[in-house]
Amino acid sequence: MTETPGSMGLIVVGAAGRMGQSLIRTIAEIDGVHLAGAVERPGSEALGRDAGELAGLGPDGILITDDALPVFAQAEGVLDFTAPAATLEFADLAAQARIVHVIGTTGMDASHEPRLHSASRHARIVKSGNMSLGVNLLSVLVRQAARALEASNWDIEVLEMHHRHKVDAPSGTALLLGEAAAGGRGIDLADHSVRVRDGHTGAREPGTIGFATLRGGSVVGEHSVILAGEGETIELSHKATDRSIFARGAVRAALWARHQKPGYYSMLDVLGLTDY
Ligand SMILES: NC(=O)C1=CN([C@@H]2O[C@H](COP(=O)(O)OP(=O)(O)OC[C@H]3O[C@@H](n4cnc5c(N)ncnc54)[C@H](OP(=O)(O)O)[C@@H]3O)[C@@H](O)[C@H]2O)C=CC1
Ligand SMILES: O=C(O)C1=N[C@H](C(=O)O)C[C@H](O)C1
Repeated sequence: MTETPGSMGLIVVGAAGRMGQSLIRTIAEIDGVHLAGAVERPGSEALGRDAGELAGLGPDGILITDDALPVFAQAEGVLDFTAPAATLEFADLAAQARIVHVIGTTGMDASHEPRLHSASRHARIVKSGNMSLGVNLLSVLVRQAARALEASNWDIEVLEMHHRHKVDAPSGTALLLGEAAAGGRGIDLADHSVRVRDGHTGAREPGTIGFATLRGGSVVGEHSVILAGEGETIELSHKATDRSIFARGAVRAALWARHQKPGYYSMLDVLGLTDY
């Protein structure tokens, strides 16, 4: 969409990446937003190229730069699907510019949280391991199922598969679903998760939440939460077949956060799913 009065100017960081290009295409399709900047890491071959052209659209006059600060100063929001170290730096810049920071980057851990919380005193951060409507609704269902089924009789396992290029495991979505299951049971995921099994592991410890990771081909993202009882199993699953579901969610989050106070929000806040 071209810039119209009141339209929200969005920056895409990691503009040459798989999600970066999907975001640029999605911004062009949605009313009320326009691409205000495109950022890549220093040394990237994409620097100086036209962002629209790189994403398979016509030229849009937005040249990809590694100089983020002046771009942040002239936009209302940044969509960030990059890497943990980069996201921490972008959080500082978004706080300085007092804009919306939508964080889709996964592979972040508890040690990164204080810096994000501190940035959220000035920025409006929306962070989620999965920006799709489907996965966030699934997380609500997982929480309810985990609450309803006793831990002593029902084991919970989270299975995920992604494309061969993915660098972090378990996926951000798998961890989000694990958190939902742990929340339903009223336990802390960090104290109950089993993220790897290899060799003579011994029998399954009751009450744990297991994770299994598959990687291969071009799979966009598939997740199942398996609740296994005596003589029956329940599977709650989601399959992503197109990255635009994440990009549309990210734009929706930015438009929502535009009207919020500085703070640290999740996609459940954006989608109105916190009360289920
Ligand atoms: N929350 C969600 O809904 C979703 C989250 N993701 C997550 O988003 C992230 C990106 O995924 P994907 O697009 O597949 O990965 P890609 O590797 O294709 O894209 C990441 C891009 O970020 C760039 N980048 C790295 N560091 C910087 C920096 N300092 N400044 C600017 N750009 C930088 C990379 O450049 P270079 O390659 O040159 O290093 C690359 O172009 C992952 O963490 C993934 O798990 C993905 C889909 C959905
Ligand atoms: O790296 C990806 O591709 C994806 N990452 C996110 C994750 O880690 O869960 C979301 C989606 O599954 C695709």
